[in-house]
Amino acid sequence: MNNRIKEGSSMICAYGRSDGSSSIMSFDGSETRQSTDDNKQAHQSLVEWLNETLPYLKLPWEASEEDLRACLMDGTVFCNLLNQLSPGSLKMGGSFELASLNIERFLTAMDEMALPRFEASDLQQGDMVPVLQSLKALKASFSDNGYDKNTLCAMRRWSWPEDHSNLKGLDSNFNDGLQLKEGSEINISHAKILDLLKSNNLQNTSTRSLFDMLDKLLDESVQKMNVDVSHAFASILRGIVEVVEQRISNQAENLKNQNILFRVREEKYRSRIKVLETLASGTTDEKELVSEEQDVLQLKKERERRDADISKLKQELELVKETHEEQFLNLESNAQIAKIELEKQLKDSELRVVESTEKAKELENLWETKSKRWEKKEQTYKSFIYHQTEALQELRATSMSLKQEVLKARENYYQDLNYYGLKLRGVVHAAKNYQVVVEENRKLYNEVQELKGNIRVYCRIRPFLEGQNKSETSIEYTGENGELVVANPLMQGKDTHRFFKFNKVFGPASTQEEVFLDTRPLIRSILDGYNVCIFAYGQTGSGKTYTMSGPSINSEEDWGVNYRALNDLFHLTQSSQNTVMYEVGVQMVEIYNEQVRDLLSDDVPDASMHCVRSTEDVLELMDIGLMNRAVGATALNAKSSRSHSVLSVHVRGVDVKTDSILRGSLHLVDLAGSERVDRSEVTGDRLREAQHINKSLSALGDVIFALAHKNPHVPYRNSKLTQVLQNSLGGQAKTLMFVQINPDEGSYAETVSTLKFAERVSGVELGAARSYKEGRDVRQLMEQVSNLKDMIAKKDEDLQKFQNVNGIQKRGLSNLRFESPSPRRHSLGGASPNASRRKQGSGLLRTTSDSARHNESSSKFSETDGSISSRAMELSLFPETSNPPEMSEQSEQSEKANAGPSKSLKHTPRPDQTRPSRLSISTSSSSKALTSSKRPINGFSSSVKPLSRKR
Ligand SMILES: Nc1ncnc2c1ncn2[C@@H]1O[C@H](COP(=O)(O)OP(=O)(O)OP(=O)(O)O)[C@@H](O)[C@H]1O
Repeated sequence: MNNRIKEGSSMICAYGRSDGSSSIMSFDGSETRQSTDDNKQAHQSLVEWLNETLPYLKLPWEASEEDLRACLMDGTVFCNLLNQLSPGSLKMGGSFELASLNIERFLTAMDEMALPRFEASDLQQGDMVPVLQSLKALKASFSDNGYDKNTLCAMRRWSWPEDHSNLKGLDSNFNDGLQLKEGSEINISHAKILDLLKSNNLQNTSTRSLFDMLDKLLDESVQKMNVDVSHAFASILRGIVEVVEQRISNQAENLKNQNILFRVREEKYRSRIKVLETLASGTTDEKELVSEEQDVLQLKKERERRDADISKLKQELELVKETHEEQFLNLESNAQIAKIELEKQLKDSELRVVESTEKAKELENLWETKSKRWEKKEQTYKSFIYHQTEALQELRATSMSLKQEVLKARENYYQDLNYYGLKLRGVVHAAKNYQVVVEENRKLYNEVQELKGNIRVYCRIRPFLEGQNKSETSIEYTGENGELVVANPLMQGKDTHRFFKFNKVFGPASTQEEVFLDTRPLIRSILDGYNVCIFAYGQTGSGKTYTMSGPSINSEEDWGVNYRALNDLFHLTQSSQNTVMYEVGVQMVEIYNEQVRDLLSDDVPDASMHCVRSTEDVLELMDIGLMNRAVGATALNAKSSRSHSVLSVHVRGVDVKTDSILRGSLHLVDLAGSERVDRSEVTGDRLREAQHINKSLSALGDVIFALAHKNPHVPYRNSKLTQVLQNSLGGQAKTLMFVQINPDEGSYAETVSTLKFAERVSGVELGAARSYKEGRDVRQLMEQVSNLKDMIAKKDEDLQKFQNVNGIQKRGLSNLRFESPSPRRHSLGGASPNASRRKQGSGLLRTTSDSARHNESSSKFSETDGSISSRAMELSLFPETSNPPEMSEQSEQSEKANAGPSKSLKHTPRPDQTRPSRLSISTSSSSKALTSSKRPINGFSSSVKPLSRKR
């Protein structure tokens, strides 16, 4: 038996390595390791194995033996290890089970598996080698043989150590027996035991396992009673007994060693105790005693001090205690108060709680009722929405159908549009024709009007002035074709509305420019040789002067008809200079209290004619004339002009080629206010002015009435005004009247009477207007006639002188009468009280002798032509002109007709009237006219004066 365990070795245990190699270690610590590296490796592989089997351990790779001890100390790791390797092999108790119990269980299991065990004391404080040895064996048994865990579990009680090299000595006879008895049932056990012996692991098998095996073998041997087997049993038994004996001896030895160790340790401890006892009972020095006494004294002092401190502290403590007690009492009382308050608050809060609960209940009820209401509402809304959605769907359907209808309609519409477009073209074409026809109609109407010679009447409505109430208007309607409806807002009924129709009605917003545009054609006809008369009629303050002159000369925009007309004339004459040479002369007179006065100069007895060559000349002249105009204040208009002003423009044109002459004249008349006397609230001079104005205006009305009825007699001589306008009203002139209207309701009566007058005027037919053009032959004849007239006049004068010389004695008294001028003969610039007053105020003052001279010349003017002074003025400018035949006839007729009421204007010949006078040229003094006519055409008469202001 080579590998048998040596006798005498204290205790031999195999430190099993994973690779199957082993190291022998004696129990007393002497090592016979094959190599330290191998041990380290074995140790590390064990640690690895532990970590692999129980990963929760997480042992460090280089865990020391002490680390392992700490880990394994409580025995749970052992139990877990076994359970992991062989599940269910150990029944674990609670987690707080005793460590010794766990270790005991593990050791029992190791015994059962016949694996080497260790002692619990080794694990606690002894050598860790046996412990590690056991774990190595466990590792080797579960990993190296490749056993299934379950199999191992099942076999663990009967598994033999594989390595039986130590028991090799036992197997010689045993092998023989075994070989002989192969195939018998008992051979299995024998083979196992043999394997165990061969694997030399009998040493590692636990003693109990060995005895169990022995029992079994004996039982089997008794049952079989085989002689051949008995030898093998004997050898096995011998081996087992040897092992057991060895173990027992080992344990006895071990016990001996332990006893020795204990004894050695006991001795050691005893010696130490002695040393300590001697140290404890050692002698003391005297010096030490003294110092100790001093120390005691110091300690006593300190104690006294501390006692004093303690008493002080006690006192302080007492004080603190007292104060604390006081504070405690205060706090207690405060606490009481607070408690009471808190109780109160508690009660309040309880009450509040009660209230709030009540409120909460109320709110709950309210909420319930509200929620019910909301639910109801929700229901209604839902039903509403349902209906709405239904309606919406219906609407969608209808909208779809509508869309289709619209598309259809659009198609139809486009078709219709094309159709109507075609039709419309035809209509447009027709409309164009219609416009042309209308235009033609208008032209024809105008032509008819012109042929008839109707007086044109334009009505102009003044805008409301500042401070006037615009709502109180009497103007009801103005039409574009000259219709006008006025109404009395203060009265109601049918008759309150009155309808009028004129050639044109200009509303309050009409501008000066617009008014003139409709007047311009008339003015242009002057250059064709027509006589034109434009006069403004209306009550005071209705805008007559505004229309005729304008509010101011400075702004061209404000210019009235006067300035615009003259401006236009100048432009026209200048543009046609190459064909016709024009001369323009201007006169300006006023008729004030039935007296005619020159407004442009005071040193000439007649109405002076002023040659003008530009608009500037005219402006200057008119400025002078306006300043000289009599202006009197009345209750109606602070600057009311109380006279009629007449601006006369005479144009003579000579055709450069034919030498034919044409003459035209324009009379622009700004009449005085047409209101009734009582309304002007005037007396004295002003009353007289008003009476004269009314008289002259009614004379104008009479003339118009006579003309309208085509009476044989027209009473031109009833007033200076009608005399002045005679040619314009009845001499085939073109006449335009501006009827000025005041829109306020207070002037309704005046407005109606003004409009009635205008209506009558518009019905007057003057006959077709005639142009005054004279050919060369006519002019020669006219000159001959003029010469003859001059000769007759001379003879008349001689005759007159002769008669005067003869009858001078007979009519001595009547001479006196001639010396005092009759009012009629001073009609032009007569020395009326007003005239002298104006002279004083405006620089037009004349001395008494001047006045007399002027009266004389004025009377001469009246004597020469009582019918119309304007014609006389015209002739004074262009003396070669003779009256047209109709006019002379008419004048004669008028003179005859005026024998009755207008006698006051009739000329009474005076002895000194034989003196030639310019004014006499127009009628009776034809000889003078003939003489004058010999003068060059471009020269004005002596009455043409330079411009001068009457200042
Ligand atoms: N179309 C108009 N636009 C603005 N203001 C106007 C118009 N017509 C007249 N007026 C103003 O009305 C007032 C009276 O006008 P205007 O003096 O012209 O009246 P009249 O009829 O000439 O008066 P009278 O008879 O007293 O001379 C003036 O202050 C004038 O500026």
